Amino acid sequence: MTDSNDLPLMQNLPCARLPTDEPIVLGSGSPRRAQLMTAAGYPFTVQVASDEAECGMCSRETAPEMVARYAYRKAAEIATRMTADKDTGLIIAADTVASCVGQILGKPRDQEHAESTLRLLSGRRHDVYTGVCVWSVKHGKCVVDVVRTELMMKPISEPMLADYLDTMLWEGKAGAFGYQDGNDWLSIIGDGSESNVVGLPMERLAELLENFDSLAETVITGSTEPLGQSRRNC
Ligand SMILES: Cc1cn([C@H]2C[C@H](O)[C@@H](COP(=O)(O)OP(=O)(O)OP(=O)(O)O)O2)c(=O)[nH]c1=O
Repeated sequence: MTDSNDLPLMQNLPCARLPTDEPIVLGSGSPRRAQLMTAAGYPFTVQVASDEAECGMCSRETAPEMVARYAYRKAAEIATRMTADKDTGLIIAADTVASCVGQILGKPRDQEHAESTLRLLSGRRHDVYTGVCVWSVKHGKCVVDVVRTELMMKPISEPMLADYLDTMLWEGKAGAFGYQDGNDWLSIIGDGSESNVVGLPMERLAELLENFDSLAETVITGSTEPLGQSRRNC
């Protein structure tokens, strides 16, 4: 098993015309998102939001609502930092979770949590949601969107589970499993986006960048929630 960027899913990714003259700032510490951005051909620098951006429980929040909110909060934190530094940039932030039988599955806390997550996913259809936020610091505007990909996980045998847990490839991955890890456990149902599963829906990102002027809304200073009219096309 590998965790490399030499996979088919890193090929032929769209690279959109940018809506502003600001440099792209990838607001994420995810190596997968950086690999996808590089593979598509975007020039960018990286700034990482603090762990506090991924907190604040909302009762009865759905998976798509949660990833939209977290993507917005990550971008907002970086925008605040850049504004204080009198810096400008077109921030791209994202958040990914899996969702299975009503449970939202984020990054596993430890090996035990990874094991229980994988036992839940074993043999089941489930969804991966990624929220993406594009935020122009210069124009004080942003757009948030969510993409859903439906997947099927093969039944995982005890030896397969033990071997995979030993690889530690589950670390830092929503749902405790990497679609890109080089085995055939997961298959996408229908024509869902592979890049969405790995952390950044490159096709939708290109659409958001191309149509930023018409989609983006003025940012409400100090708000920690995505804007009401933001697109949420799951
Ligand atoms: C479902 C799935 C997720 N992932 C990864 C993508 C994300 O890095 C991670 C989900 O965690 P996130 O909290 O979305 O992102 P992150 O903590 O890695 O980075 P940041 O908060 O700085 O943006 O899971 C895979 O690599 N493969 C997969 O198949």
